[in-house]
Amino acid sequence: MNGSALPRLALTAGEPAGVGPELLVRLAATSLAANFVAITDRSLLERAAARCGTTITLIDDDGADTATRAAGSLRVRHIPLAAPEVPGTPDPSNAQHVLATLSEAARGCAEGRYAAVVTAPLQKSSINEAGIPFSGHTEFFAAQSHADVVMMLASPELRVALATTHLPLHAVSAAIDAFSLERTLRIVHAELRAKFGFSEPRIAVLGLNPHAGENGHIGHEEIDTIIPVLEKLRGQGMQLLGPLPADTAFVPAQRKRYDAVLAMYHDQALPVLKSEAFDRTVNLTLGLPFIRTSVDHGTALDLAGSGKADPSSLIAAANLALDLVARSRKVIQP
Ligand SMILES: NC(=O)C1=CN([C@@H]2O[C@H](COP(=O)(O)OP(=O)(O)OC[C@H]3O[C@@H](n4cnc5c(N)ncnc54)[C@H](O)[C@@H]3O)[C@@H](O)[C@H]2O)C=CC1
Ligand SMILES: NCC(=O)COP(=O)(O)O
Repeated sequence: MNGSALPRLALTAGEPAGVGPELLVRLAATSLAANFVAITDRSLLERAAARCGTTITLIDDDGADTATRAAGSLRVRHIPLAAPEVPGTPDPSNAQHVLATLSEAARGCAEGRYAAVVTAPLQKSSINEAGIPFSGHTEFFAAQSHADVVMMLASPELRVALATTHLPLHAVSAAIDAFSLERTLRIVHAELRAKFGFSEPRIAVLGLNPHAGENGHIGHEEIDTIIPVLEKLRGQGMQLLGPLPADTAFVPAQRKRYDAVLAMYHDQALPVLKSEAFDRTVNLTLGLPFIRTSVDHGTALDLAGSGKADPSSLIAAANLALDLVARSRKVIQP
């Protein structure tokens, strides 16, 4: 790629019956300086544009670089749907199509055909109903890349990483062992440096139990697992706070003390981010060999087909991907 070429960002549309295809059209309508390549069904995008009342120029992707992109134009790597979408009603027969778009995105990033991938939301249950074990993009890309990864959601004001992702609550405690917690903290620490520019990142680690276990009176995971890992890594120079009680970790006085939070499970901290910055929060996967960002929301089946879904989180995800691509290119320049 020459220096004036726009970064080629792969976009996946996610669930065909959700808001993803419409959000891709809205993203393409911006003047963001990226060579967007939508990996999806071409006719799905045409119908999504009609639902949004927008005109879009679709160009079959030939893999070429370009120095400019007109607002409203979008390259397409066509992967056909198995069945036409019915907005609001996911069809499990399209599950293989959705997974094929993710595979192409990961493969294309690995081969250098895309600089990053930005994903729109998919319906996990529809993939499961097709008989395919699947719990999320995060786990799928990790498996495809043979990488240890960490899910992070980030707004301009708050970054939250998760020690566990899509697990039933009853399985969370057993999933947090010393080995996995140390590995997670090392990934978060390294990626806060590499992706966010914190030379000495300060990470607040939440307890698992109410009041971070209240000295062992409300649970033992803090004493048995979390505190020993924090002590070990502090001994190696990491700046780690906690374990903090999750209910008070996000009050203003505490927020001045850290650059990111490590929560023990999905719903322990994501409601904080989603309630204060639903339109500005981006989901990203730390630890992958390529850059992957995503929306913070789901398929919004209640809005699908209306053309009214807010594209802000997808636009924020594309902007973050572009920032990370620029940062990675600076690092590898001689
Ligand atoms: N990255 C991904 O692929 C994600 C996928 N999901 C999937 O989405 C499905 C539905 O999840 P829900 O919990 O219902 O959350 P949701 O985010 O789809 O919807 C929650 C509420 O937020 C609204 N909303 C969501 N996105 C919006 C947007 N762009 N503009 C305006 N309003 C918006 C919806 O209309 C609804 O009222 C789940 O079954 C899950 O599989 C959920 C989160 C992330
Ligand atoms: N709440 C975030 C979420 O469920 C997204 O998961 P993933 O599909 O990005 O792994």
